Amino acid sequence: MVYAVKEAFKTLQGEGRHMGRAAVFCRFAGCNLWSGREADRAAAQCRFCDTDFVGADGEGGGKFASAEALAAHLATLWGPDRENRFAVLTGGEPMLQIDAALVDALHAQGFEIAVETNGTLPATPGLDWICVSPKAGAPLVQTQGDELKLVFPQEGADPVLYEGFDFSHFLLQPMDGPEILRNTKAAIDYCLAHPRWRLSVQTHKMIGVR
Ligand SMILES: C[S@@+](CC[C@H](N)C(=O)[O-])C[C@H]1O[C@@H](n2cnc3c(N)ncnc32)[C@H](O)[C@@H]1O
Ligand SMILES: Nc1nc2[nH]cc(C(=O)O)c2c(=O)[nH]1
Ligand code: SF4
Ligand SMILES: [Mg+2]
Repeated sequence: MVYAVKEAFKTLQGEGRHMGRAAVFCRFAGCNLWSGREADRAAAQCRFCDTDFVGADGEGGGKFASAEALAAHLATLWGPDRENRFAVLTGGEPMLQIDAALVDALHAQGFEIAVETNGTLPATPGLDWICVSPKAGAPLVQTQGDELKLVFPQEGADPVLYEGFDFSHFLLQPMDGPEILRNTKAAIDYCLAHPRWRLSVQTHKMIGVR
């Protein structure tokens, strides 16, 4: 398997229940819900994406010919200390590329492995933390995991639709874009009225880290 990685970097997890934790991010190229081209956005299944995941040309990115090579690259980005190693696999849609060999290779490098997925593909067994972020109109197959982080609001993705699924944490993340202030207010109000849901703020966009 050749892995196509847009970019890879060490930073703090900015979102969700691991917010503030040091992590190496691996952003896989490509997504099944949008081509990544602006010209296609309006017709895509997912239209609010805040991320460039096209190509393998970003900092720390590239094509990796084996799971061991990619895991070694992420270990180099982390540094020599093996304590608390944490890798966040994202994209694009990482479940298009994550396989058992990569899970094993990252574990062999001492990483705890988290994934950020849209939930339309089954998660590879062995991942340590599964964050599913459902997209309105895209059939959800991964209905179990650690956190369900819903971008809010989305027409056709009422939080009530997800409350029956098997997740330990339910989070609302305000949709970034021109309506971010209005969306943040709406998410706050929803969490106040429905305390099963907690607010997830994209802190990396505020504190000057990637
Ligand atoms: C870029 S996605 C990549 C992983 C995967 N494709 C997914 O959608 O979960 C990473 C996270 O950013 C969230 N996200 C994307 N665009 C956003 C936006 N405009 N506002 C808030 N969160 C956004 C996604 O829902 C997901 O939780
Ligand atoms: N700091 C930081 N935290 C993040 N959490 C999820 C991210 C993503 O794009 O998947 C992300 C990201 O790009 N940067
Ligand atoms: S599913 Fe994730 S990566 Fe794909 S377009 Fe939507 S937010 Fe972006
Ligand atoms: Mg992001």
